[in-house]
Amino acid sequence: MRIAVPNKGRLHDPSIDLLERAGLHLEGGADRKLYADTVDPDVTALFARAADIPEYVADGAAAVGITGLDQVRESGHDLVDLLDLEFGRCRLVVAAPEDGAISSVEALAGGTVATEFPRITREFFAERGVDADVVEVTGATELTPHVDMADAIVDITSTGTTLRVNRLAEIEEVLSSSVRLFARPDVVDDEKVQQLVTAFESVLAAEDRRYLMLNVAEDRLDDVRDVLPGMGGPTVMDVAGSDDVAVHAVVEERAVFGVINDLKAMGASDILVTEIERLVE
Ligand SMILES: Nc1ncnc2c1ncn2[C@@H]1O[C@H](COP(=O)(O)OP(=O)(O)OP(=O)(O)O)[C@@H](O)[C@H]1O
Ligand SMILES: O=P(O)(O)OC[C@H]1O[C@H](OP(=O)(O)OP(=O)(O)O)[C@H](O)[C@@H]1O
Ligand SMILES: [Mg+2]
Repeated sequence: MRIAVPNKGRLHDPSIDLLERAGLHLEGGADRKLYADTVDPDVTALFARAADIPEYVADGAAAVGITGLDQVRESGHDLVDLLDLEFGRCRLVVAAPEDGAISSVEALAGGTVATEFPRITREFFAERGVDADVVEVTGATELTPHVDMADAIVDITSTGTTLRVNRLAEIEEVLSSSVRLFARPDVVDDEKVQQLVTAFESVLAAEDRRYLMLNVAEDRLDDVRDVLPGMGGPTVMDVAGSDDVAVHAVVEERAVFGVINDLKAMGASDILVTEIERLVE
């Protein structure tokens, strides 16, 4: 199975990182290559531009791909969104000059909109019944309203800095995007594809959990269980030559601070918190 992965730009490093953490180590690294074998003889990574990845998958060059939902939508291909990989979060928005006449989508009727996403933009305006002219650019979209090329833009925003610096105000959101694992409909049920989904899910599940270990007097075990609901309850083991028991549990990361305070109050000792690499539920 071939998996298409962004070859450069902001999505490259996190994509490689995810593959590695999922156990799909790339043989010989990913630098400046067109493809790389992985430790799994049945999985090869193929490197392409984020915007081209939906095309590679649709054409059959790869079975699955990693890229932004915005790119998948813009491609127009019928691809299945298998998993939200939870990075590359951004929004596609309609924006116009802060002090200009345009403050609604409807006000763009008869106007011009510049964008790197012509398909999504045309569909958006058609759905709203607003007849606007869509002009395709390949970068520096934020400049176009200031040089009379367009009345508004449809572009990516995340922190909002670029819009602000270019004195543009958001009018409406068109699409909320993040990076996804997606596939051609005909391969969705393939065993290898499902194994990949499980592997990625295990990395994502581990990210916001911690593994907690502690010793506590056996007669406080019920109290400890109350603060450690965990997954199917904690694992409890005898500690040789002691009245204490050792307790291991998986805890939500955001609960760790409070849980440790509760455990200390119950006389728990040797509390150890570690990261989890993968968690297959
Ligand atoms: N500011 C941002 N914050 C979060 N995600 C973003 C941002 N800009 C773009 N993205 C996501 O990253 C994807 C790739 O962005 P883009 O095509 O601009 O590539 P790049 O990483 O900037 O590299 P290059 O433009 O040099 O090819 C976008 O389709 C979008 O999903
Ligand atoms: O809301 P912000 O945090 O400012 O992010 C938005 C900017 O990020 C992207 O550009 P990028 O940095 O990828 O540069 P590029 O235009 O060269 O691709 C996007 O095209 C916006 O311009
Ligand atoms: Mg970019």
